[in-house]
Amino acid sequence: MNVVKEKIDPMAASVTTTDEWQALRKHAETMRGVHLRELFAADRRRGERLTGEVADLHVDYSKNLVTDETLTLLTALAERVRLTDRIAAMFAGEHINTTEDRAVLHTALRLPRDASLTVDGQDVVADVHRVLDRMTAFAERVRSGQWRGHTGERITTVVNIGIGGSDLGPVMAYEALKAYRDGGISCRFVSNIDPTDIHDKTHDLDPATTLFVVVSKTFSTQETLANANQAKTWLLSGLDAADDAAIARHFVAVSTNAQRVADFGIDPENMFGFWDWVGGRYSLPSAVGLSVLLAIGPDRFRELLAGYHAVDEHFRTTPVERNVPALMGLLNVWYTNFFDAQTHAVLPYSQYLHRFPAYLQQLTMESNGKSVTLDGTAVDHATGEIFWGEPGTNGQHAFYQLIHQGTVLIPADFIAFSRPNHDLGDMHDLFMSNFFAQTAALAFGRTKEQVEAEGTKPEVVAHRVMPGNHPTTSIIAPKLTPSTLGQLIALYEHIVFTEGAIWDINPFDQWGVELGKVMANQLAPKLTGDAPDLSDVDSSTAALIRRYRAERGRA
Ligand SMILES: O=P(O)(O)OC[C@H]1O[C@](O)(CO)[C@@H](O)[C@@H]1O
Repeated sequence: MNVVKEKIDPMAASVTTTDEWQALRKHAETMRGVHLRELFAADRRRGERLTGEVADLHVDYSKNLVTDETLTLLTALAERVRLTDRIAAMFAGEHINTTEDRAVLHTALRLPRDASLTVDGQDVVADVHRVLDRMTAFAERVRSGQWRGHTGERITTVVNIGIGGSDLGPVMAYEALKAYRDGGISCRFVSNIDPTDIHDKTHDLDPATTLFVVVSKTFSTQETLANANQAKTWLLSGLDAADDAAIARHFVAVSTNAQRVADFGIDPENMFGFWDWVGGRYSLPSAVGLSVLLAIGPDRFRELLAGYHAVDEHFRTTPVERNVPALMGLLNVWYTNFFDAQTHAVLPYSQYLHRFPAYLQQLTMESNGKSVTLDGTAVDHATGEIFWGEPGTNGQHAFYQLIHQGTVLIPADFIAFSRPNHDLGDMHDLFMSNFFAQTAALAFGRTKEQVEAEGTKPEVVAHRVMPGNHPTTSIIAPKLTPSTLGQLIALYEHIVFTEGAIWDINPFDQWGVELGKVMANQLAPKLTGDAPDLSDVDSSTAALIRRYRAERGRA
């Protein structure tokens, strides 16, 4: 028997056939008629009781459609799928990414130097810290001005070229930690193969003071290689240089593939490595975070890693009934599988977190957008929700109407910080009053009687009734810092893990993105060549290509 498989995939039949799932189904029927108003009226301490603490994060679950019984039943489901064993298998470096036969060890990226972990015969902690030390030394040289460009000028702008996990993590963290930037380095991020992206991000830069960080786990991604080639042309023509020495001063790479980096023309000396056990969407705490480290400095970057680690330890060691990421993951399962919720909103009350929902979209949807279980059987239950969101208060003036009065159930996470990064009079208090008001309005709404008592015209009463009973989870941290950012990211990583464990799917592969990449490569020559053969292309796509070619003046 395969021990790893047995440990992480103990389900003989679908999870939906277990007594625990059936008990939840039955319980959900009784919960459908219950309103949050009643739950709060019946338990005056609910708002203090149904809460959790993880590192610096205070998490309030009380405005969810749950009772103590719900949480007990969800915890029993987690035990049935042996969530704790699956967590242990991940942290130990077992090959839980079964379809790629790989360990899943992003948690090792934030282990302290004195920890120990040997995986597949390799001292992982030593490897991680060797790369971190190289990143630190490099960043210190760039930030101090010791590292100069080809013409002897100081680097002032870093352009990160990458896509997916090689972009979303760095750009999200750079934006989130803007208040911690020092050392005179600003960053830009190029991801899209749409040429407007690299044009827009470079046209006003001076090549002499620009450093490109090309980030690609595989170093074979079409978008990243096209952008990096374009950057090379831009740099060499801007510097009026033609030699590799100019490339060596203005290009560094982050990758797991040294050979491809060398083939591209970047000196492997200027490459920062990571490992196949780090998934792209989990890679920010690896060398993929280099541009963030350049902007905020090594000490702040290590604070980010320590924040992640604090939540990792909580997830690894805390029993499910007090394990915050596990409980949040179970709540998501509750809504997805027993209330048919299809989406989940993440609403940060922090302008600096404006890219956090986009980051979470890859983390959650590339991980749990799966429809077969670990053994390849089609699932008979819903999996990954659509994650989406925008910072408050902007979202309030756009889509909150639908959450308040629409017909679909949208569980939402509200994230806020007690202390602002910039204290400007009473603005933060005004801002936070919206955070507190929205979750209360969503939970309790406004009854017909209340609306009538306000003297509302009878014909408008129905329009102004607020049904309430919309579930939210509030997450409050003292302040947005590198550490609390790391904590938040790890929290969501482990929520994703928990959901994947219940659904018995593999959150660590992403085969679904491959077909489109292959087809783009097949179609590319048909856009440019002379009179291409379109007979092997479906009629819709062929007609669209003909139209495109005509508009580009091609026969
Ligand atoms: O870092 P790479 O290898 O360029 O890949 C970029 C992204 O592409 C994907 O493979 C999906 O297309 C992501 O999982 C990954 O983060």
